[in-house]
Amino acid sequence: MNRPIRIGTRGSRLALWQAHHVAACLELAQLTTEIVIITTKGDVVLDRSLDKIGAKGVFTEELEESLRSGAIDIAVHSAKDVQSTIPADLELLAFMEREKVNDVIVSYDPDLDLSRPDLILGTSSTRRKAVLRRHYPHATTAEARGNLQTRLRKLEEGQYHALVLAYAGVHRMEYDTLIRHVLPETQFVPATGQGSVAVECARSLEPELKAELQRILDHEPTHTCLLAERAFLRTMEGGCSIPSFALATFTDSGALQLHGGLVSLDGAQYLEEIMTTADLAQAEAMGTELAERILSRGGRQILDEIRSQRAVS
Ligand SMILES: NCc1[nH]cc(CCC(=O)O)c1CC(=O)O
Repeated sequence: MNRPIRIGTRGSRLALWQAHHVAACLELAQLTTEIVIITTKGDVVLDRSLDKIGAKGVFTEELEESLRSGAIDIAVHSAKDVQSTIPADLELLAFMEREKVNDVIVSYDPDLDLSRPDLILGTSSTRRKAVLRRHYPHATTAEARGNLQTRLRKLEEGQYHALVLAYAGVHRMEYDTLIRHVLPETQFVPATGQGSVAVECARSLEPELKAELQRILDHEPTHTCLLAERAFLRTMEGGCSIPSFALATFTDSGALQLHGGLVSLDGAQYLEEIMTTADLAQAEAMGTELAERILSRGGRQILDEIRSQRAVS
């Protein structure tokens, strides 16, 4: 390749960190790169929580358009923000090695008492809100949309005592000193894809280039985990507005374990399953089956309730 690889990204600091991370890996392999910043609906509409914007792919649509038009060669996303089904003319080329998957509690107050009865936690994630109702029933949650910097400013202004965020983003933005508590991933099971960076391209991208980019950027164990998690999400029919969770990990013996489930918005109903397979080719089948089990154990009813509540609000 004698022209630079054009890397499309959103303009937030976290998105730019991810794009520069991809660029650095490619440059190490002697490729040249160029970063192209693209604004998405999710960056512009900041006054409504994500489940009210409604449209799927609020952080990805404009990037996908640019892949189609050929304005960029690859698009870089937080894997968590990528829809469970992507358009047929596009493909996910690589999932990069995952960062620690946990959610964390972030605050400017080093003496923050997480058990205070009037605790206010900032988050806009339906999953976090619902799981907090279960494990932090004394806490109130308040909306915290916007990029990390915007949320931290709201925190600094005193709109909440603390924020609940993904460790990956906090760490990548170098806010580690604000972390007051790491939420255990067994209780606060992360969202599908949390902590991994996904690289998307048009199916029509030159095959040799595609293969080379994949060889450089893809982390196979992470990719396998994400196949299981994303199959789960696809079967749950949920995007980021559904309080589902799924985390795949490898056991010491090298088997793939998937912990996934669904929680009702009030946190009262909590459905979870753990499945394991030694056959990594079964990753997606396991994700699908786990979701089917959750749906048949009452998950379908929880989803229907959520949908009817949204319809009236
Ligand atoms: N939905 C926004 C989003 N997408 C990815 C991350 C964090 C980084 C990651 O999981 O890769 C965040 C912010 C957050 O959840 O705190």
